[in-house]
Amino acid sequence: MVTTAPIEISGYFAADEGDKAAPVLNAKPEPLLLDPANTAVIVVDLQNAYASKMGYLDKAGFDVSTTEPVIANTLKVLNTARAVGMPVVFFQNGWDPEYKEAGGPGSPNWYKSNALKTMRKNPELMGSLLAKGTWDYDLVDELTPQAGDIVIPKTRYSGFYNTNLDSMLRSRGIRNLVFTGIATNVCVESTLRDGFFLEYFGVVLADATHQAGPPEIQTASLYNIETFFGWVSQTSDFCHLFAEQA
Ligand SMILES: C/C(=C/NC(N)=O)C(=O)O
Repeated sequence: MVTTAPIEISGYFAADEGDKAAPVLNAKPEPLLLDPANTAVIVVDLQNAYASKMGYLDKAGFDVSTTEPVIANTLKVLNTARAVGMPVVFFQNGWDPEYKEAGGPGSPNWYKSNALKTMRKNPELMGSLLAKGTWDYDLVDELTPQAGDIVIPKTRYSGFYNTNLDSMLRSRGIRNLVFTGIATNVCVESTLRDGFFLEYFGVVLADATHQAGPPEIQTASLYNIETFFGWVSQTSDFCHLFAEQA
């Protein structure tokens, strides 16, 4: 038997369209209740490496010419989130300057990381891509974290792997994760997927993310998320939802 009543599941319920007081985000494949009290914004790897010309992705041959709106839209999302008291988490992806944290030939990361591959092909770049303390590793200037924001370093694609993200979120009662950042199909999707397995409700703001690869990869990743792992929405939907409270 199919029930139409809202299903309440510890901090989240599928929104009842009649409930006008609830902050319900316009999202695909269905609207999502986003209570600021149990929602966090996760900014994935908006570092020069991923978002700037002459950063790692650019040097490795990925197109970064259309990443600017990701930064502008993330800024809007952060202004809204901070105004309503939602925690903001910034991830920074990379390794120590000697790349010990990247793993050597015993790690699949050594073979699959395009940063490590690019540096092996161009030894003069060694120490400059995704190394802590470099411009490449730094967050883009526009997104300097503010007091109260949480900054978490990570060494693999998923923000849940070998980090304190889960305890940071659970100790704050967070159940819903709103994602922005780069790359949709790599670290955003990996983190959202791991969050799904840990019972977090993940929503990606599509126009505040960008893929690594051709444009159809963005479409494919958003399809995957919307269909199997979470929800997809837009920056304006998120910001308008909280405009009155912000
Ligand atoms: C390709 C890539 C993506 N990272 C990310 N932040 O999504 C990488 O780190 O090599």
